[in-house]
Amino acid sequence: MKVFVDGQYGTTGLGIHERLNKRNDLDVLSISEGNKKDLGNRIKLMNEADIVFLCLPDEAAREAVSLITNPNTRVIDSSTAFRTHHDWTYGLPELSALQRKEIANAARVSVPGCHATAFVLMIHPLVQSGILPRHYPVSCHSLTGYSGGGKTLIEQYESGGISDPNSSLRHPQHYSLSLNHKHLPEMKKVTDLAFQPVFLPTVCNFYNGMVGTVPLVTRMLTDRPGLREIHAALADSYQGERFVSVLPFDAVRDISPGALDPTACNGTNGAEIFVMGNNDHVLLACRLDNLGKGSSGAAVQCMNIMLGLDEGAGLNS
Ligand SMILES: NC(=O)C1=CN([C@@H]2O[C@H](COP(=O)(O)OP(=O)(O)OC[C@H]3O[C@@H](n4cnc5c(N)ncnc54)[C@H](OP(=O)(O)O)[C@@H]3O)[C@@H](O)[C@H]2O)C=CC1
Ligand SMILES: CC(=O)N[C@@H](CCC(=O)OP(=O)(O)O)C(=O)O
Repeated sequence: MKVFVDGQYGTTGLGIHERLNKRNDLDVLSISEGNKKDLGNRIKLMNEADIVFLCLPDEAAREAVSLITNPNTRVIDSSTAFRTHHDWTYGLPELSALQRKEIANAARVSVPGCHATAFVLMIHPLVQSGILPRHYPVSCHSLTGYSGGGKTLIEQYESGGISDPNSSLRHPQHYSLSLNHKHLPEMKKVTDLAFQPVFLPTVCNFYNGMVGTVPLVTRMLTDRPGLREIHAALADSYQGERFVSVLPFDAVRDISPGALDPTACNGTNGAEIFVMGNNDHVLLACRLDNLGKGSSGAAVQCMNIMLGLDEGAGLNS
């Protein structure tokens, strides 16, 4: 199988390359750094490949798709360009058995955004089970490492930002304060919520890792479930999943400060869900590596499914 990563020198592309290069079941096509934007070279490699990963800004991803004329080339896009497009399959296999099957057969797969992955993993099972009414006004907060902003943000942080004692980048920074983050359309569509959530991300002075949190008021949920019922709905939904786990009920009853360290899943393709709080107020949390299950790892997992290979090949759980 021939595989090509368009954008292989960027943050997500490098992460995919690193995972693919460890394997001997794939023929990984490569472009030199000097030629990375050369249209002729890219068109040739994209149309030669069985699988093309696009790790580009949205506009460049749209252009790249238009340059693929080989009907047998299948595409996995990491950008925001196609995540709610009806011709594309959302690359989150843990949504359902049907979703996994659709990914297996798809010619075009869009990898979820990192914040959206955490949000959807927490909310989708609760809407599906009826516990969370579709009209509930959901809010979400997310802490992320600065690599989520790609090369540009990494450069800002590492060219003095973090080491400069006067720089505000040494401290957590809320962003998307217009409450219009680009992941909102997929967050609403994939969960089937009636309204977009209120979503507030915060970027911090560590490289990678993230944790999203959603508070819920149980008296506003269907049949006023207790903490244990909410936990059970999530745990049932991900039973048997290799990369998504729900921490055991007893393990989160006495959660200690620091237990939600956003970097604890780094280097893995795993996402961990926590159900905390009490029977009145529940706090859901989902932790993952924005460069793992939040982008490069998720993209490789989708490729494995599309090629009928072991879903975890090249990935750490
Ligand atoms: N970083 C993350 O955690 C996540 C990123 N994503 C998404 O993945 C995509 C890639 O992001 P990321 O890796 O962070 O971005 P980077 O900025 O780190 O990398 C993008 C790469 O694409 C190259 N590039 C830009 N335009 C073109 C073009 N027209 N043709 C060929 N190459 C091009 C860039 O080169 P140059 O720098 O020279 O312009 C760079 O090497 C984005 O759409 C992003 O939103 C998704 C989930 C998480
Ligand atoms: C820190 C930071 O800026 N993070 C990015 C999210 C990265 C991601 O999920 O990628 P997509 O851009 O492909 O959606 C952001 O919030 O826009």
